[in-house]
Amino acid sequence: MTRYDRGLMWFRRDLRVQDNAALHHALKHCRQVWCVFVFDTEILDPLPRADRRVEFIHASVLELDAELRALGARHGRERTGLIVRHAAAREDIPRLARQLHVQAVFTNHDDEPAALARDAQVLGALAHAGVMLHSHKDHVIFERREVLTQAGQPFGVFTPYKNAWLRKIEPFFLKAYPVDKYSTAFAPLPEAMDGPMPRLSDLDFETTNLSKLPMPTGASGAQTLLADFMDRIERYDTARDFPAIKGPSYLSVHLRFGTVSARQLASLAWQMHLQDMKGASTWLSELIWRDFYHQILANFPHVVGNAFRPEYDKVRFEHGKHAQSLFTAWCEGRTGYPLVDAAMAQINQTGYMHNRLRMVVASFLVKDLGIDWRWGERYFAEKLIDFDLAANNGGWQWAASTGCDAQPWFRIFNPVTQSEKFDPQGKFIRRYLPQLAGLSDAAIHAPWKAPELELVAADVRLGQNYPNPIVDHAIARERTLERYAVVKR
Ligand SMILES: Cc1cc2nc3c(=O)[nH]c(=O)nc-3n(C[C@H](O)[C@H](O)[C@H](O)COP(=O)(O)OP(=O)(O)OC[C@H]3O[C@@H](n4cnc5c(N)ncnc54)[C@H](O)[C@@H]3O)c2cc1C
Repeated sequence: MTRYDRGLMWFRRDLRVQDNAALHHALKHCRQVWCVFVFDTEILDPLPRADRRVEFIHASVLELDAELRALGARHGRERTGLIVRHAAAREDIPRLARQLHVQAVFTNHDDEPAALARDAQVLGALAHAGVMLHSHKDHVIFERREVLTQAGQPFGVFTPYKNAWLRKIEPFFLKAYPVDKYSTAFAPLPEAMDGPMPRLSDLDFETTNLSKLPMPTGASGAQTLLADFMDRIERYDTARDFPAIKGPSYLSVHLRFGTVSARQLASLAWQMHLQDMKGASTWLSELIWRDFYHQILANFPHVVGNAFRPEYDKVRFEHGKHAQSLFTAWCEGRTGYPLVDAAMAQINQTGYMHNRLRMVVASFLVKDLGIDWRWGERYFAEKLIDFDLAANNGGWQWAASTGCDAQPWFRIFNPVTQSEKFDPQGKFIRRYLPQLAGLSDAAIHAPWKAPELELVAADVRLGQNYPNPIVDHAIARERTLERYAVVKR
């Protein structure tokens, strides 16, 4: 790569200093480097004013700034740090590049369609000013067309993709990008840009309950969660499906915003996988799912808004007022199926939902209520703190059987059996639905089947302090089989 006198590092979904591909390249190839993060008004303006993600990003950007200052100071550089802007990035990055007289802007790939469109505009504006844009792979281990079938096509099914991924992986792809040793290239902030970071209220956002949740922010938060998970990873394969226990890593939000390096995680998991640690192998598989869905989005962008397999767009979902009221009951956790309602309470109260429950509630919405998977996808996109277009779309299409999966569409989750199997003592249900706490372990999964005496003793009044089921699963199942039968014709 050419060497430049002045460069600009543009942080987006990579809010960390260590092992950051673009930052490494910027520092290595420029004599002086400034760093910027833009609170992008085009992304932020449509959001509700209280949004846990914005608060998470805000706290993480604050930590990033402190880390950049500390790193500069350790290398004898004064007033290094982050330039923080609140503007439309599309216009602001070329403007800032001109103000700083840089010859190149460095950033990491973002393959979401809106981000690609923004980056194409930035590239054009920078080129017009004679400034280069260098973009790097950072967010995943393998991206775009890096893992292909023998016929040279992108994979559409997970297991062969995973096998090819495992055949291709080697230490080279997991090596960290060093940053410290190039840190003398950090440039001092221009005085006019060295002010305090905007507060959340300056961005017109309110605080949420984020600080009360066990979801530490920033790169330090990610390392805290990782250290905790490393003590449990051995048991991941057996613990991961039970929402009442601490089974998974809870690192998804950090992967989403890049406060942790995907390479660091995959490298740890891969080394343990090579030593035959079952928990680590299962966890590595999950990280490979993440790469898989990212390459699906990159290679098949029609999945945004459409079924991955177009024949499934023939399926007609419920519509009109009744559909709306079923959907609202699902969103608000009022379906009468305790595991579904407890899961919806979890997402509404915390912005997180356990993976098993994401599958259960998604299947319930589509296959029990007959609602279009895109409605559920949109709701998750609003609520999930780890919302990621590729993983969310992939998860919803998997649950709706419209996606890239070998699962036949007639396999329909039974919400009561799922509850009995994965929350056998009803611990998770009791945590989120205290009004059902008095029911026995046997009755809590389907209160409408409980003996009247037990309901009275537990003070559960169906239709009053807890709803009756809004659908009969057996009838709904038959309707779904009919609904999906159009695909066969
Ligand atoms: C309907 C539905 C919607 C989903 N929406 C999202 C989303 O918006 N954002 C998101 O990150 N994940 C999503 N997932 C995948 C998964 O549920 C979450 O990644 C996981 O629950 C996050 O918890 P964790 O970090 O403790 O996961 P762990 O079990 O510790 O897994 C480690 C990491 O692997 C990745 N991962 C795990 N499972 C999957 C998967 N099935 N697909 C892709 N990546 C995976 C995540 O980055 C996760 O952090 C969705 C799944 C479904 C069924």
